[in-house]
Amino acid sequence: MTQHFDYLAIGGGSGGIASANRAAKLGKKAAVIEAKYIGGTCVNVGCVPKKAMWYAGQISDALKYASDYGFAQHLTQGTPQFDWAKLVANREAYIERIHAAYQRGFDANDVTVIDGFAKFVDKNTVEVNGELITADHITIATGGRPSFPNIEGAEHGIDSDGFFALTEQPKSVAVVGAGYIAVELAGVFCALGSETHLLVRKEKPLRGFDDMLSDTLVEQMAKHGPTLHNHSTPERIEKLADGTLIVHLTSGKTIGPVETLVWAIGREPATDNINLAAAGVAMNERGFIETDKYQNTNVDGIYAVGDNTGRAQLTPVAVAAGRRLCERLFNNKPEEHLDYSGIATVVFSHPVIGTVGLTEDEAIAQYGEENITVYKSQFTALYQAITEDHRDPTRMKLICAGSEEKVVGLHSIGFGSDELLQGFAVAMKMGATKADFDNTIAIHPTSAEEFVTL
Ligand SMILES: Cc1cc2nc3c(=O)[nH]c(=O)nc-3n(C[C@H](O)[C@H](O)[C@H](O)COP(=O)(O)OP(=O)(O)OC[C@H]3O[C@@H](n4cnc5c(N)ncnc54)[C@H](O)[C@@H]3O)c2cc1C
Ligand SMILES: NC(=O)c1ccc[n+]([C@@H]2O[C@H](COP(=O)([O-])OP(=O)(O)OC[C@H]3O[C@@H](n4cnc5c(N)ncnc54)[C@H](O)[C@@H]3O)[C@@H](O)[C@H]2O)c1
Repeated sequence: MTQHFDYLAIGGGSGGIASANRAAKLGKKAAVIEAKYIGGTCVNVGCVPKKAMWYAGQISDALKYASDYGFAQHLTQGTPQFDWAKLVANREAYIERIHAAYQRGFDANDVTVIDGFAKFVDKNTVEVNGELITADHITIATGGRPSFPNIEGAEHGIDSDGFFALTEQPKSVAVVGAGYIAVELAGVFCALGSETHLLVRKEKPLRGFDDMLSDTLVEQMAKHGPTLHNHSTPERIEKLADGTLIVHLTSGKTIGPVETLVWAIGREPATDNINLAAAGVAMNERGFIETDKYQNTNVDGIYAVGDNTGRAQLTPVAVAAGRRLCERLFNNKPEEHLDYSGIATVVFSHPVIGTVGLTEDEAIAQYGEENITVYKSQFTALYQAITEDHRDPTRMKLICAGSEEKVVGLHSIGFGSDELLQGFAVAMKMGATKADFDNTIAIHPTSAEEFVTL
């Protein structure tokens, strides 16, 4: 028997879940189809387990500082015994609790969850496990998957999904890539004591971020690790008899042997095997689904949200795009849509980075050098001031445009840069100027106060 819904989300990740729940709350008969695990990338192999691993790295740093804070030596002598498997078990138990919470939400909202892989049959019909499901409105929220390189021996490496499947800590590891995932995973390995190599193709990681951020990260890597290998492109991976790996670079140099190799070279959209042609939905040459500002695809009644649209691949973006879409469709708000500008983001690197708005280069390109003012600060976060790392800088930059000095870029690297960012992002969304920042009394002693005393 064919089941029919008012609203159907293909993919039970950040975008699919949020949109189906919103549709149901607005009185629609809604369903989510999920092929693997509810919660998608973020909950299972992304933000959530990554943040748990990052916190472990933070605790490792804190243990390093413990003796400077007066804690007894036995707590800090040598490397404290770290049990990767225990951390993974606790992390996965937490994820199980999130799955249960999602189920309670679906039950409360009366959202139907269908296990299986959906393929389009026509513009209103998908097929799952041999059954047909029809819907008036279908949102494609299939997300993406890690890219794997096409070089000899690449299969000896793992991707970010494989990172989360590790139940033992490798003693040595090479991470390939220069974006969020490479920097974050290399930082975790390094902070937890693995010999860590980060291989980037160009001169530094996080190109495209403000130079102050990427340059400071490189400076800190030189001091604390991981070992950064720039201009290093893998050509071939060799597996030795003992199972360790040698990375052969195009330059002729080698890196290794290492126990584990992680590919973190980007993600591709999961749009290639869902028979989009049957529905007539168009993709671009990279497989991303193109949508207008309302998340409409080229086919009436079919929408796309989240990573498979290729824009700002972040969980809150997928969630907000999905919810706003349902508000537009089912709550009589014809203009509701997501504004993709000014989205704040944190890179959970060591040290952590918070960034929102334009980089200095972007601001110059957009407003002209003579029309921007850049305020910078460098200081030691109090947290580190009494420790052996008291020379590690926290750096901040505020970029202002025009005579009214509207704040158009805000960047921070160093302890606390993650949690301080959200409030500043609100102020910038409201159009705050440097004078508004200056008129705000500082909270002392914090790192965040630097932004209102520049
Ligand atoms: C290692 C890592 C760390 C990250 N860290 C952060 C972070 O700190 N902060 C942040 O904001 N973002 C982070 N992200 C990005 C974030 O996870 C994604 O932006 C977000 O999950 C996108 O949501 P989505 O709904 O588009 O797709 P997904 O969450 O990927 O969900 C898509 C779902 O669709 C399912 N699916 C696919 N095809 C079908 C089909 N045909 N039928 C049924 N089901 C299907 C998949 O199994 C999957 O569950 C991280 C990503 C990774 C990989
Ligand atoms: N903290 C966060 O919010 C967070 C964390 C992780 C991921 N994400 C999201 O997920 C997206 C994907 O992350 P990502 O790190 O996979 O992608 P990315 O696009 O950020 O970085 C991929 C990097 O790999 C490099 N690269 C590509 N091909 C390569 C090759 N063959 N050899 C060596 N290097 C190669 C690229 O130059 C690029 O620097 C991000 O853009 C981000 O939106 C967010």
